[in-house]
Amino acid sequence: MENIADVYVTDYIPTIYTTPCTMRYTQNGKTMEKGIFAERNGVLIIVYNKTQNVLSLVRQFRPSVYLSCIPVEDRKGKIDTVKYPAGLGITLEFCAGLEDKNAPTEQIAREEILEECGYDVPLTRLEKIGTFKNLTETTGARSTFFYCEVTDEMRVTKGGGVDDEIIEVIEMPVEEVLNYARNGYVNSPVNFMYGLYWFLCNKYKPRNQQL
Ligand SMILES: Nc1ncnc2c1ncn2[C@@H]1O[C@H](COP(=O)(O)OP(=O)(O)O[C@H]2O[C@H](CO)[C@@H](O)[C@H](O)[C@H]2O)[C@@H](O)[C@H]1O
Repeated sequence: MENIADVYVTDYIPTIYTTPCTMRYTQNGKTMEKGIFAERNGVLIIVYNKTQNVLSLVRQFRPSVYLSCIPVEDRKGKIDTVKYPAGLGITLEFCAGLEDKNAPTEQIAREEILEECGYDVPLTRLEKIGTFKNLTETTGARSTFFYCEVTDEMRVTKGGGVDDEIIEVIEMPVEEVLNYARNGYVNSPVNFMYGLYWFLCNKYKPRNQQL
């Protein structure tokens, strides 16, 4: 995963995943102009293996996180991957995916758990937490959060994603996740912190009562 090479940043090339545009409007008679980077909606699942007392997390290289670590003056031409190693862009996240098919969010969540974490779970195991907005200024897309408790018996593959995805599954003891999250600098999205604290407040029963 750390083997990143030949990195270049180009002008935006349209994809099916992101749509940049500008919205112009008047509010209280004042003309406004705002840049929007429309994204697809998605799902996020907090996967807790109660047999092992671990959270099933995914580690992956995120280009946008990597780019944010590189000063603008160093973004021209080939990026110096010695000066800016891949680790800067490797995040720890909950299992998540885009709503890329016309199916109920529960079904999409179930498939993401199987593809990324390797657990085959019945739909009845999925507990819907709620639907929230991602970044409100730039994307406005929504994420639907689920909680899913799994056991060792439900594991059918190693996980790690499908097609060209490079994803590492990390099954981390809850106390370790909490220590990671308590660092001042956490290479995880805000939705990770929300999911973790939702889990601690609503589901987790510490075995030694010492969180
Ligand atoms: N901008 C992009 N450009 C090119 N290819 C792209 C792309 N975004 C996704 N893809 C590709 O689409 C495929 C499927 O992605 P996934 O559904 O697994 O979503 P991902 O885990 O990236 O999280 C996604 O969905 C979750 C849940 O909404 C969000 O939290 C997270 O930010 C979001 O990336 C992958 O092969 C991925 O590389």
